Amino acid sequence: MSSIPDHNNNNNNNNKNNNEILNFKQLFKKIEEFKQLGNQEFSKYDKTNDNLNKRAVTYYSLGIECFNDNFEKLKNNNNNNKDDEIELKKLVSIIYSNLSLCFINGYEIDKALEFANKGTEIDKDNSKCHYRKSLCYQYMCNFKESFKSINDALNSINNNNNNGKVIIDKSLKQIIENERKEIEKKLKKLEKEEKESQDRIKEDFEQFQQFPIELVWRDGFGRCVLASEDLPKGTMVLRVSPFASVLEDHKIEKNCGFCFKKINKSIRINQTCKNCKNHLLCPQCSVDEYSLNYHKDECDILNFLKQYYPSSQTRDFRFMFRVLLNVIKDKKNKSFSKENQSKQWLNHQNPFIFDSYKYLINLSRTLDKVQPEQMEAFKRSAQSVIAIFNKLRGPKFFDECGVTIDEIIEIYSIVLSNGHEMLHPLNCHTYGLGIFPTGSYLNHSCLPNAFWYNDDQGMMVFRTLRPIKKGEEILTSYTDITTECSERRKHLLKQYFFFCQCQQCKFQSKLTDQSCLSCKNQLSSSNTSFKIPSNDSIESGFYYHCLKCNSDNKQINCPDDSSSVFTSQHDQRTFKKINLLINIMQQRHQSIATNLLNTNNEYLMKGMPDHIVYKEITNALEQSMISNPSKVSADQVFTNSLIQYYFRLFQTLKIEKPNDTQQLQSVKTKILQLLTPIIHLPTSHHKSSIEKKLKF
Ligand SMILES: C[S@@+](CC[C@H](N)C(=O)[O-])C[C@H]1O[C@@H](n2cnc3c(N)ncnc32)[C@H](O)[C@@H]1O
Repeated sequence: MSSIPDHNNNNNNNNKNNNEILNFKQLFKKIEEFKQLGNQEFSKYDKTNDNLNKRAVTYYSLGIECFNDNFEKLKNNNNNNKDDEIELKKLVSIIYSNLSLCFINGYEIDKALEFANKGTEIDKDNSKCHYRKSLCYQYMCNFKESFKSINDALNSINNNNNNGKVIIDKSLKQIIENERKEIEKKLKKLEKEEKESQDRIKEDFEQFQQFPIELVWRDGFGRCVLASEDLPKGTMVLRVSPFASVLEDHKIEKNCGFCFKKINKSIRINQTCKNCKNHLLCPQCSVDEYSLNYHKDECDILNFLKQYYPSSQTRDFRFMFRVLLNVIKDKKNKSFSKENQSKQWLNHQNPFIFDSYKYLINLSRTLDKVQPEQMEAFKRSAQSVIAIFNKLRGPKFFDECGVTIDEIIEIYSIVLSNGHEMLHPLNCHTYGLGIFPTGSYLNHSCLPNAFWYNDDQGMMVFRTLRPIKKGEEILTSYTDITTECSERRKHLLKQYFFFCQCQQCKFQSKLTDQSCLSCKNQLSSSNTSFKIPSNDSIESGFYYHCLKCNSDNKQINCPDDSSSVFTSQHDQRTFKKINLLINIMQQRHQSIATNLLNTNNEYLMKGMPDHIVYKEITNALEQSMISNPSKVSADQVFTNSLIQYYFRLFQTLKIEKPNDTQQLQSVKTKILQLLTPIIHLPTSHHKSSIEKKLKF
């Protein structure tokens, strides 16, 4: 057996003068140094910082580069023994695993998966790497692959133990075994969800037939809503009644507690419930049997809340009570059906989908991802809800309803991941909170083709943003689509626990992923120098010099995924130009990290301020759109990217040219012009955040 970590041995004389590495032992030592430096940076990093730990990443990457630069060369030497090679590969695999963890912590799951894959390619028995792969697949909602990887992790632990090679940390084995159980549970849950989704299509055919949509199941995405015919822009594709909904706290004294319409000031006193004094009904709802009974059911609870929580915010409490009251109704006497709903709803000109409890409980939830403290908070809230019910309705009330505390906790987690703010269609103000089970079937895209709002009956209405072809998936946005790809993905992962796999994110994240056309190595700041693009070179492609293979190359690759989006020659050329500029920006930012580490910082456009580069990008995008306006899909990608790059131009201008108010104002005007259709959408909850971003 080899003894590679032989640091005290004769290796310090390893050609100090020319730094040449002569054998695997020396290579191991060099890479181990980078690993240790990376580990030091990793342990120093503030755990609450969710940005990528660039310093650790740089050290680990230097270790990998050192391996790539020397391994093949040394392999041909006869003075290496096989065990040394194995130990070396194990070390490199550990670095890949560490890199993977850095990228998981930085919410860059695609890169994390790429590194974990490389780690298991080089050492198939690296259980941590398999474990990280499993985690990445979970974030990507690919539970089948996640299960495979967790099994690989467990097998490699057992292999290592059987071979007596490594003493595996028992707690790691325990963690992996627990994780395996969780994934198994999730797979069973998904199987059930898939079956129930197919059942619903059959059972609920009549309800769904009212809308031009089709419900299908796709692995990794779950339920997906497709267009069942060609749809013009503006078509109503779905209208869903709330399983439960409540007014915001500040609206209780002004709006109807059932239909949520604003009530004229002069008649508010007459319309207030005399018992709880915590509920208003508009003139129409106060003569509607359904809304009267609805309030009767919760009057004692609202009375209690008014007495015991007079000044606090009660929206979430009131919401949970309404949800539970409907759950109880459904469980107890099955009267919770569409025919028994409000006459105002049933007589409305537009159809709607009604969801019973079984469609609420079947929604996707994030219970497995909830932190222990949050779980404790859920439990406490569930217990107080039960205590209030028991106090007001007798100690046996809950037992008789057949709702368990675990079920309430489950309902909480469903509400947490599927609850929606309710938006006024004209002014976009939030006036309430609701849960609309079928409304939660629509998946997210950062390039959405549909949007939603709440109509005058508090229903959630979905309409198309552009013409949609038959069979195309109908997608809305869960996040601010004006931010850049990594930000959006981070937000979605933190808030909704999935790593966005939409067309726009897949496309944008590939923009900077380039390899050398000659030697196929990844281009990085240390091995590439770019040629500044001149106007001529734009026509004929771009040039860079690869220091690895010492070649001049023309034309940077187009990522595969984008080729379908960019159909014309002109689009392709623009794309290459943008690609190059983005690459340069990335090099610039990477070089900051490299600088910190006192390593070489060589790239050509170093002296050029960021705002000039962003100007180039926006110009390139704009030019392409002007000269080629007919490509609908490309146009959308361009507009979206254009907005983002104008934002970045604005931000860099603010830093680099704060006194140039004229230029700042013109960029701001441009952004607002581009955003006009988005700002005027009923879903533009981001209007105020956009205004904040554009202050100077
Ligand atoms: C509100 S649900 C949408 C409906 C979901 N398909 C279902 O069957 O419940 C959100 C979940 O859908 C999936 N999803 C939606 N949009 C996605 C996207 N852009 N990328 C990846 N997964 C997505 C994720 O699993 C996410 O947790």
